[in-house]
Amino acid sequence: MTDLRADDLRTLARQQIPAEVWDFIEGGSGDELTVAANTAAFAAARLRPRVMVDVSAVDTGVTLLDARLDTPVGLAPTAYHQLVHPDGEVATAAGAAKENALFVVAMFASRTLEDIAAPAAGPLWLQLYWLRDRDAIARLARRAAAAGFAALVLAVDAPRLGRRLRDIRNRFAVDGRVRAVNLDASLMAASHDRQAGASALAAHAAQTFDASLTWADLAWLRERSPLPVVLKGILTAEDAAAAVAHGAAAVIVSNHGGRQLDGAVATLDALPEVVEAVDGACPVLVDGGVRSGRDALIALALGADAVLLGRPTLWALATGGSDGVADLLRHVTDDLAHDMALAGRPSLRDVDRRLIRAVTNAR
Ligand SMILES: Cc1cc2nc3c(=O)[nH]c(=O)nc-3n(C[C@H](O)[C@H](O)[C@H](O)COP(=O)(O)O)c2cc1C
Ligand SMILES: CCCCC(=O)C(=O)O
Repeated sequence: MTDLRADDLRTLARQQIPAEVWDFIEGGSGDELTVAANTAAFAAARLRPRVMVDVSAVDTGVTLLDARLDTPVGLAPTAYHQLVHPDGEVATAAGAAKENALFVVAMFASRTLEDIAAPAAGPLWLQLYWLRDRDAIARLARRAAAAGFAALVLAVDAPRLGRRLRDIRNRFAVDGRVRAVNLDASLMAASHDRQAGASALAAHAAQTFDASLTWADLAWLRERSPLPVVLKGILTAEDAAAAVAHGAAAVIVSNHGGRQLDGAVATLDALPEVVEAVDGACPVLVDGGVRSGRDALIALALGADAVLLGRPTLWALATGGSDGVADLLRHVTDDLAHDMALAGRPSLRDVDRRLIRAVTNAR
């Protein structure tokens, strides 16, 4: 298992995941232009390795919101892990803990926050959507702090759901045996209802997501929880500067894996302007199309403090449970360390923009 690359996991996972669940995971919105752009941006970057540097010891350790991690590679929030493995997020958390890696748990996790936190030695953050039912958010924010989560991650790119044509064509609804158990069943009912709309998830989001979210609302969340608030879904310098001004503890450069605005900029292409605007005021993370240690190295060179894996997490969980998740994290981290050595960068402090030959924004 250890030597499997993310692409190999994808091939294996595809063989065992039911077709409509596969489409839900794999798909993006619209023409899936942004899904393709995310990986293409990494593939286009070229590196400037240095030589005659002592790389006999390579260190991938990083500190993020006061937590010491062994790797800058973590797991992005993805909903409903029980769709691909009976133990769901409990297995994912155990895998991440084994590698002392960050796991961002989704608001629509299929296991309770308390069960997920139990085996985890690694830090957990909790992702939230801005629901009209503000009490539900406040309750989750309180429970997360009590369960030992270290941060809240507000997804700010989902006033409504992107138009995911695969789900619409499949009339996708979440299997009723898999539930977002951290929220009231009544709030989640439409997600399981094949009559709710062509995509039950889109119908559910239309009912429950609050599209009126603005910067002024952040204070409400910050007052309700002692946890730092991270914003996920930032793609521009303007919003990065606003995030810092409104007290974001970190920002995650993300286009939601190409599942929200189709045609949105590739995350790697958005990263430099966000890093420049944040100017060291808080950590910058990035997700979207990260599949290898090389991808991680490129993002770190362009100023990211950490990278998150979305779809690969589900491939690994589906094919290998908690060991699969740990193997994925170890593999990508080993690959990163290998490339750091060959690039003459023994620690993440040495990984900077000079490592990248040229970044073109037009593609
Ligand atoms: C199946 C699936 C479910 C997702 N669910 C959520 C979610 O519940 N909340 C969220 O903020 N992002 C969600 N995302 C987006 C991921 O957090 C992340 O931004 C994206 O997957 C990264 O791109 P990658 O899949 O290319 O690695 C989901 C993505 C996928 C593929
Ligand atoms: C209601 C959406 C559930 C998670 C998801 O599919 C996503 O955020 O992309």
